[in-house]
Amino acid sequence: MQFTLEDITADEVERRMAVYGPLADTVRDLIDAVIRTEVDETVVTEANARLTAVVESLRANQIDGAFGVRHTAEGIGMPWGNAVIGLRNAIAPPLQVLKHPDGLVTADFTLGAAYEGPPGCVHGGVCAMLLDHVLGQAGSADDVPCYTGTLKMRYLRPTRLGPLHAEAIITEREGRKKIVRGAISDADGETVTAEGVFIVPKDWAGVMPESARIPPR
Ligand SMILES: CCCCCCCCCCCCCCCC(=O)SCCNC(=O)CCNC(=O)[C@H](O)C(C)(C)COP(=O)(O)OP(=O)(O)OC[C@H]1O[C@@H](n2cnc3c(N)ncnc32)[C@H](O)[C@@H]1OP(=O)(O)O
Repeated sequence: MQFTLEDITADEVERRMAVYGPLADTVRDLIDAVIRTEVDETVVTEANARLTAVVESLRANQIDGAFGVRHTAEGIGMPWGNAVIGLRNAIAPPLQVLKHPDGLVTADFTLGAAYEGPPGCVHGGVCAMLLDHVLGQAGSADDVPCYTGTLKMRYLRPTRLGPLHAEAIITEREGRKKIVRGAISDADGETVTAEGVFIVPKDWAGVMPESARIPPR
C-alpha cells in the first residue's frame, strides 16, 4: 500500500478539480434521478443507451485498477477515488471534512435517496462508513495517519435523510493507539455515536510521506 506522488502544480490540481468535480456531481445527480424517475419506460431505455455510449467514451482511455491516494510534492492530497470524500467518486456524498485548531474535525453534508436503508432514513452501514472516515481523519489530524482497528457504533434513533452534521476528536492516546469518538447529528441532536481504536501503522512514514496532507475536498 503506497501513496503516489504526482508532480503537478497547485494550479493544475485546481484545474483538474474544476474538470472532474462537475462530472462526478452530474453522476451523483444521475444516481438520484435513476432512483426517483417516473418517466415513461421508453425514455428509460433511451437514457440507458445514451449512458452506455457515455461510459464507452470515458473508458476509451483509463487507468488500471483504483485511483489510489495521490499527492503533489507541495503536499496537496488527491484522494479522489475515496468512498467518502472522493472528488471523482460519485458514490461519495462527498464529505468536506474541516479540521479545527483544537483537533476537532467536522463535516456538514446532505444525504438523499441513494443512501436509504429504513424508509426515509440513512442506511446504518452508510452511517458507519461516514463515521469511520470522520473518526479516521480526526485520528490523523495531527498528520500522523492511522487505520481503523476497531469501530463501535451506537444507533440512538433513526437518522433521517437530509442535512446532517458529523464530528470527531481524539480523546485518548496510548502508544500507537488513538481512541477517537464522534457522532452524526441532525437538527434534533445526535442520532449515531461512534468510538474507535485507530492505530498508526508501524511503517507509516514509509507509506505516507510527511508532505502529504488531507486536501480541502
Ligand atoms: C497522500 C495524500 C493523503 C490524503 C489522505 C490522508 C488520509 C489520512 C486520513 C484518512 C482517514 C481515513 C479513515 C478511513 C479509515 C479506514 O478505512 S482504514 C481501513 C480499515 N482498516 C484497516 O484496513 C486496518 C487493517 N489492519 C491493519 O492494518 C493492522 O491490523 C493495524 C490496525 C495497522 C494494526 O497492526 P499492527 O500495527 O501490527 O498492530 P500491533 O503491533 O499488533 O498492535 C499495536 C497495538 O494495537 C492494538 N491493536 C491491534 N489491532 C487492533 C484492532 N484491530 N483493534 C484494536 N486494537 C488493536 C494491539 O493490541 C496493540 O496494543 P498495545 O499492546 O500496544 O496496547
